[in-house]
Amino acid sequence: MLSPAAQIGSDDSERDGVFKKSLHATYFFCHPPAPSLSPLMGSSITLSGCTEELEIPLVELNGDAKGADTAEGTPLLGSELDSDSEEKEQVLFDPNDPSMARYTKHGVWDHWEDISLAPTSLFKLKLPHTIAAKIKVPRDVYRGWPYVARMLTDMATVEGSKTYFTFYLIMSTLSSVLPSLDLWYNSQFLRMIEVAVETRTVNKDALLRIAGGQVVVSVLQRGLRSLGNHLNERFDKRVGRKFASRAFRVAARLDVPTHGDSSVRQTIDSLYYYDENPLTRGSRDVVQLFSDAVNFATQCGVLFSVLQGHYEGAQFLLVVGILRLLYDIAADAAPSRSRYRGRGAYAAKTTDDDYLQKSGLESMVAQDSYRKDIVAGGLGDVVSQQYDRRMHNLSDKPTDLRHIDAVTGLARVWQIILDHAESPFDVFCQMYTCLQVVNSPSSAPFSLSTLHLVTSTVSSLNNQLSSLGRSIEGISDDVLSIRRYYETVDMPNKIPDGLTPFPENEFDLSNGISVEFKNVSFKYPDGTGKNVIDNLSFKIEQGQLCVIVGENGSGKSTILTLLTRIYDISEGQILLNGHDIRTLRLADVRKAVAVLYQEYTIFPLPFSQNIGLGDPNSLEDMDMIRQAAELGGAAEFIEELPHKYGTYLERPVYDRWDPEPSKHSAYAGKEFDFKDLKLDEGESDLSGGQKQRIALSRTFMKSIVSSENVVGLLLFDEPSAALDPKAEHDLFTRLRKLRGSKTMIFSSHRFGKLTRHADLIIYIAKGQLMEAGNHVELMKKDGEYAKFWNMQVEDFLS
Ligand SMILES: Nc1ncnc2c1ncn2[C@@H]1O[C@H](COP(=O)(O)OP(=O)(O)OP(=O)(O)O)[C@@H](O)[C@H]1O
Repeated sequence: MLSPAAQIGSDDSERDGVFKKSLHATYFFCHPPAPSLSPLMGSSITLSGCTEELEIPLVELNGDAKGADTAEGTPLLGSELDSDSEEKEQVLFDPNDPSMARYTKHGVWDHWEDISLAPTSLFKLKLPHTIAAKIKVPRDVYRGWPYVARMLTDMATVEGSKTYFTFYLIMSTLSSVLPSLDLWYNSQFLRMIEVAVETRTVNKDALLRIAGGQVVVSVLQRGLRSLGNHLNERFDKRVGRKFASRAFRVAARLDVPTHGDSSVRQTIDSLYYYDENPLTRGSRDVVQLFSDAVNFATQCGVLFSVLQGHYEGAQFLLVVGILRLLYDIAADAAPSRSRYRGRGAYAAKTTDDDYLQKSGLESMVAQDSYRKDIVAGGLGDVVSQQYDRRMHNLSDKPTDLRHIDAVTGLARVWQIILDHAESPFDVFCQMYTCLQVVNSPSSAPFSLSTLHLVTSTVSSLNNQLSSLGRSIEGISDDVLSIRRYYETVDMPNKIPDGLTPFPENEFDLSNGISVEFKNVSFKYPDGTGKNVIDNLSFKIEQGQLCVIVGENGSGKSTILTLLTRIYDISEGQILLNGHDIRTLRLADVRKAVAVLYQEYTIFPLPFSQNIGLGDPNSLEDMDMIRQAAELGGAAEFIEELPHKYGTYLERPVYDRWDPEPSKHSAYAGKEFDFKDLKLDEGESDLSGGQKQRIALSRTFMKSIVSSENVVGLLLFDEPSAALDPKAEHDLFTRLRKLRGSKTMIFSSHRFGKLTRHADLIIYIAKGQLMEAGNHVELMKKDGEYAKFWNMQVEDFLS
C-alpha cells in the first residue's frame, strides 16, 4: 500500500491509500553526501545531499508502489534512503508551532505542512509536447463535434451561464486582440521618436493619442485578465456542478447488468468527480482555443505587415526564436507546486460532513458491490438528491488539496525570477540591434521601432503558439470525454421499465403480496451458460411465511434476486399479485419489496444514513432510525461508539499525512506522532454480526418503522448467517411478531428455527422444485426435506 503521502497528488476520492489513476511520487538520485543542517534540530542531524529530482510514474504492484528503474540510476524511495542514515528520533510534529509547521485552512481541509524544506532541486526538464498528439486532434474534433455542440447547448441551460459565457467570450476575444493593439501602439510610439530625432519636431496630438491609447490598452489588459479569470472560475463552478450532478444521476440509475459492464463503469468513474469533470475542462478549453486562435491570428497579421519589405529580418527572427525557445525550456523547468509538495512532513485532516458524505455517495454509486442494494432499495433518486444537497452545501468550498500553494522560499523566488526574465530577454534583443545600428548602420535589419515591434511580436507569438498547442492537445482529450459522457447519459438500462403502477391501489398491499413462479428458467448473463433456475413453478399466497431451503448453490438467493428484478428471467413468468413483474413499474416494485441480501452492504456513509436509507423520506428522523436500530439489534453497540450514529464503517475520505518526509526535510529519519491531530476519526470496524445487524436495521426501517406502509413483501436471504444463536432466536421471534400480514420469504440452509413456523416450505435442488408443503406435510412425506431435517437434528443431538 502506498503511504498516505503519495495520495496528495491523487484524486480526493481515492480509497484505501491506493492510487488508481496516474500518479507521481518524488524520487531522489543521491550523489556523494552534501551535508545540510536541519534548521529545526540544530547540528544534531546531518542529511545526505540529493541533487536531482525526477518524477517517475508509479505502477501498483502487489499493493505496493514501485518506481521503474531508469538508465540513469536506481531511484530510491525516501524511506529506503533513511535506513542507512542516522538514529531514529521521536519527534512530535507540533502543528501549533509556527516555527515547525505552516497551517492552512483550505476549504474542507485543515492542512499542516513542514516548513523546514529548502528546495535544492529547482530544475526538471519536461519534454516538449509531442507533435503526434496534435495530429490526431482534427479527426477527434470532427468525430466528436455533435457531442460538443450538445454540450454547448446544455451549458446554455445552466442558470446564469449564458450571461457568464457571453461575458467570458467577449473578455477572451477582447483580451486576445489587445496584445496586438499594444504592439501597434508601441511601434507608433517608437516611430514617432525616430521622426522626432530626424526632423526635430513632434506631433503633440498624435503623441497624446498614442500615450492615451497605450494606457487604456494596458489598463484594459489587466482588468480583462482578472475579470476573465473571475468569470471563468464562476462559470466553471456552475457548469461543473450541473454536469457532475447529471453524471451522478446517470451513475445512480444504472441497474446491475448495465453497471456490471466494465466499459460503462470506466466511463462513469471518469465522469462524475466534481473536481475533475472533463466537461468543465472541455468548455473552458473550447473558449481558450477560440481566444488563442484569435490572438495568434491578429499577431501574425501584425508581424506580416511589419516584415513586408524587410526580408533580411528573417535571420534575425530565427535567432530571436531560438533564444526564446531556450527561455521557454527554462521556464518550463521551474518548480511547480506539485513538484515541491510531498517532500516534507504534512498532515491534512477533514471533518467536513458534506464533503465526507458527498465522497461516500460517490463511492456508493461507483462500486459494483453496492449496486444491488441501490437498485433493490430504489435508492437512485434519493442518493442523487442527497448528492445535490451535499454539493449545494459545499458550494465553492475548495476540496482539492493540490490547490494549496506549496511553492515557498527559494523555489518561489526562482519562479518569480523566471516570470520576470522575459522583459530583460526582449531588452537584450533590442540592445543587440542598437549596437549593430551604431557600429554599422547599413547592416542593421530594421529601424528601432520595427525592431521593437518584431521582437515583441515574436515573443508574444511564441507564448501564443505554446498556449495554442496546449489548447489543441487538450481539446482532443476533451472531445473524447464529452463524447463518452453523452453516450453514457443516453444509454438505456438493460432491465426495461414496466408501465403498470403497483399496487393499483395502496390498500392492495395491506394483506401482503402473492408471489407466483410459472415455469421460470434463468441463467446469469455472465454465468456458465447453464440454467440456474430451471422450469421452476410455485405459488406463495398473500401474507404467507415461506422458507426456501436447499443445498449451497441450489438457487435460493437467485429466486430472491429475481423478485426484485435485478435480472430478468429467460423463460416463464413471475407474477406479483397476479401481474407479470415485467409489466410493473420498477420503482413501485422496489418500493413494495424489502430485501436483505446475503451479501448485504454497508454504504460508505454514517450509520444513521445506512439505516435511514431504508426509508428515504425519514432519512433525517433520528427517532425512527433509533427505533429501526433497536429492532435490528444494532442500537446497543452503536450507542457505545464514540461517534455513535455518525460513525463510518470506512471513511470515504482519509486524512493524509507523511510519515516519511524526504531527505530535504528537517524531519527526515524521524518517527512521527500525529496522535494529537486525531486523524481518521469517526471510523469503526465491526464484526460480521454487527454489520449484519446494521443491514437488518435498514430493512426494518423500510418495512416496519417506515412512515409509509407500502411494503407488502419481505425477503430475507440467510438473515442470521452471521448472528449468534441468541440473536438469531430474537430476530426470528421479532420478525414473526412484527410482520403483520405481509408476505415473508426466507432463504436458508439452516432451517430448523424457521420451517416449523412456515406456511410453506419450498425445497429446491439445482434450480428445480423438489418438494413443497408445510413442515408436518413434508415430514410425513419423508422425502428430501425430512432427510435434511433429520440430519440437522442428529447433528444437534450427537
Ligand atoms: N452473479 C452471478 N453470476 C453468475 N453466476 C452466479 C451469480 N450468482 C450466483 N451464481 C450461480 O448461480 C447458482 C445459484 O446460486 P445461488 O446464490 O442462487 O445459490 P444459493 O442456493 O443461494 O446458495 P447458498 O446457499 O450458498 O447461498 C450457483 O451455481 C452460483 O454459482
